[in-house]
Amino acid sequence: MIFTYDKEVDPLAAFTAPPPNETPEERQIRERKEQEAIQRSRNIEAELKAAKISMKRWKDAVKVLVLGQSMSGKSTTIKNFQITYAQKAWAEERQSWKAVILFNLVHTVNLIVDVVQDAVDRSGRTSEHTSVDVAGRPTQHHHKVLLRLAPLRRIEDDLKTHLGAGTSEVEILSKNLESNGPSHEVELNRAIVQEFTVRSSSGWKSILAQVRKSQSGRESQIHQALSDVVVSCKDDIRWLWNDSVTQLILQSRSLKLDDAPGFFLNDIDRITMHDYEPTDSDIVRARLRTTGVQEYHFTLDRANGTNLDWIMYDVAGIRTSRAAWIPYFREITALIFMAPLSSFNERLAEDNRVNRLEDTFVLWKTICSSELLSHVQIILFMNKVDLLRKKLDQGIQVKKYIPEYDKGNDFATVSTWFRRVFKRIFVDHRKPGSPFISHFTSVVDTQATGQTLQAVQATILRNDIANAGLM
Ligand SMILES: Nc1nc2c(ncn2[C@@H]2O[C@H](COP(=O)(O)OP(=O)(O)OP(=O)(O)O)[C@@H](O)[C@H]2O)c(=O)[nH]1
Ligand SMILES: [Mg+2]
Repeated sequence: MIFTYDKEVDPLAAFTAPPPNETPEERQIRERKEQEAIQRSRNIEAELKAAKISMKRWKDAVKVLVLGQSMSGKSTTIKNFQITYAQKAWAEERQSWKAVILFNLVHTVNLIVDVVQDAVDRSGRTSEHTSVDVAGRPTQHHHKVLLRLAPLRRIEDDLKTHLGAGTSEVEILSKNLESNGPSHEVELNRAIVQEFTVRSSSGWKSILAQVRKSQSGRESQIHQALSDVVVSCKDDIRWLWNDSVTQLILQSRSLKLDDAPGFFLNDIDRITMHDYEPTDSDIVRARLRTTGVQEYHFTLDRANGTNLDWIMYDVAGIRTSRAAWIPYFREITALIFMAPLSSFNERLAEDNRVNRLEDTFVLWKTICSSELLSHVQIILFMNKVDLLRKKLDQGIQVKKYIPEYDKGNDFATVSTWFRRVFKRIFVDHRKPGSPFISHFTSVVDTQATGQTLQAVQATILRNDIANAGLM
């Protein structure tokens, strides 16, 4: 067929012309679709424009990477940064943390239920006694309470879904409970208690945004319903937690839940109140694991009335995710390295043959000797000193876990020795003359951490200005 082109007819107009014999209803539908398409295209244009402006603006921002093994306190440090420097965003997110805190709470309860149920199963039967058993065995009352708490399993699952993620390590716990193994399993159990988590590919900011969105409308009713179930179980939860048999069972498995991340059982009355609003302390204690690399933007108000853009990168600390850190090494101004000192008697959840503090020392050496980081300022946070102090007060001996340690077991001696080891590695592997900057921290203490972060911010800026040749 020969295609003839008639100059009088605009081919595009012919192409976009309404179909012949269009009914008024069809026309209405067509026009609505056209409008929607125009709006979509405008939105895309606006987003691209905003992204371009933002890229230009954030190109010169101070960039700080926070590194360390999983559970070292990286995300918690960034939360503190937000408390100190981005109050508005912090306040907006406050309510959304409720879902995470509720999840943490329910997870702990389910863990206790599993452990007590396991003790019941192992002993073959519950004691004949109805509520108190002199031999410390679970009683029929325990059995009833466990049954009444069964709906919390579903609530935990729903909250995980609600928080937009799959779960990890939890199944391993039940496997461990099946075996009757000795001490190494107890250690592993402890690691798992610490490792409960919601995996997220998008970081807590976007999870919270999602939670916020769902706090209106039907989703909000679902969330309220979940919360109502927990409220209805409150008395049984409190009873189970305060019960001496439960405490004995937990002790026999070396499960120290009070110090585990995301522990909220002692706050149950407050948390389940209708008008509960998470406090700063609740939020920094809430546990949500990071996967991938997350970027957090802050604009700091400075005393001279100017603003300063600041980007913090939060990364996943587990071993398998560490390769993802490397691309960030080139573009950062500073690196905060988190070393959780209290982990001296723990093992890695991802490889339970490895002592967590030894893993931190190895990681620290790798960071200090990295060529890619030779231009970067490194700041060490020796974190979780509150937990270190507690463990030493309980008489846990450092030398039992760190063979080279041959000094006293008091906090001052132990912490000074740890600092010396970090410093020695730093001096041996960094450029001569590089300043060793370190802080003892407990980043769940928001007031003290606020002060540390002010000092850190000043140090980073001073170094940045010096590097730019302005000082
Ligand atoms: N007691 C105490 N708890 C802390 C401290 N720092 C962090 N935590 C808690 O430890 C848990 C883990 O902290 P996160 O900040 O989530 O750890 P992370 O390094 O981001 O871990 P990943 O995201 O898995 O890499 C949280 O429940 C925190 O509240 C501390 O100094 N003292
Ligand atoms: Mg994290």
